[in-house]
Amino acid sequence: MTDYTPDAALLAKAETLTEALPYLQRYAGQTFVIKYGGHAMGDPEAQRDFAEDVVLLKAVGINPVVVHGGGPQIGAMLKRLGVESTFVGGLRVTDAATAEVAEMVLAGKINKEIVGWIAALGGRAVGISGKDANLVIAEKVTRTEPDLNSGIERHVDLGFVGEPVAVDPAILRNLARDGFIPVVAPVALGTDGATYNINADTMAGAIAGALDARRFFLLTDVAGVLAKDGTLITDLDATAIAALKTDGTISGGMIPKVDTCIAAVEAGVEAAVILDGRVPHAMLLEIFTSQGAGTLVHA
Ligand SMILES: Nc1ncnc2c1ncn2[C@@H]1O[C@H](COP(=O)(O)OP(=O)(O)O)[C@@H](O)[C@H]1O
Ligand SMILES: CC(=O)N[C@@H](CCC(=O)OP(=O)(O)O)C(=O)O
Repeated sequence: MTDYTPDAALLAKAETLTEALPYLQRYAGQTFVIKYGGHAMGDPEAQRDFAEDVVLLKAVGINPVVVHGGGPQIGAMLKRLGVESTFVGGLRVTDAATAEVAEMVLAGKINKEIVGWIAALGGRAVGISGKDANLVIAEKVTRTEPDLNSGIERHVDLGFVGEPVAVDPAILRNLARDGFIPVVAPVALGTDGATYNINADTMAGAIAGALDARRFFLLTDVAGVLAKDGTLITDLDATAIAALKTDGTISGGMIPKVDTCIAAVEAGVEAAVILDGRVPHAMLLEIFTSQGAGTLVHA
């Protein structure tokens, strides 16, 4: 006989674990694509929390694939180097010098930092970019904008800004199968052999679609998609998103996010969720509790 009686706090911990049980059963063996935005990468504590969530997902049998951004970090490096940078429709105009800096910062600095945080917590991450094993093939993005004076749509040359036109996810499946956590930088080769800078949301959505991911998370610096009065919109589909874009509720950096969510769910991803990556363990709470967080985009 034992006279051991766990106290209430300890019992609450057991309850937390048992509450997670149905989710653990549901998601074992499934692929989750996580887009980690440059704005969501906060202080070392926040970075540790993020890496802890990713390592935990892997430990319970989920296959996380991390696709990261780094817009603010590219901006800071360009500033240090005295290179001007401008955006058109949320995309960085990328000349040859900017493409070189973007690849250095994304595939060099940030990619290896994330690999390091995961390694520090006992995970085995492999950092690659879209170039590796032909993961992503890009094509130059074309954009038009209304002329400020005449209002006539004119072509804008964004330089080496690409969008994925083909994704071969074999390398990601192989890495996941062998126990590794892939960490992907949004840079890829074009069909012309040039290096292209790709918006990280767009890159992540294309990868989530190609992997038929069960879940696609976009971690950013807002609670999700907000209405004009600042309240969180918890549920969206393509029709609702089109209306919010037309009336200007969704603008700037939120546009590529919702567009890529729609593309991903149309490609077979079950659900995409935009949530605040600065909230400690936001992703874990979303996955393993009945409490939804952020904005869920579904087909
Ligand atoms: N309706 C909206 N709801 C929430 N954020 C919006 C909305 N419209 C525009 N935004 C802007 O989009 C930003 C998120 O995009 P971005 O800065 O590109 O993030 P990240 O670096 O994480 O990719 C928000 O911080 C906000 O300024
Ligand atoms: C073409 C383009 O705009 N590329 C982005 C790539 C990084 C990115 O998207 O990072 P976030 O997710 O942190 O914004 C850029 O140069 O900033």
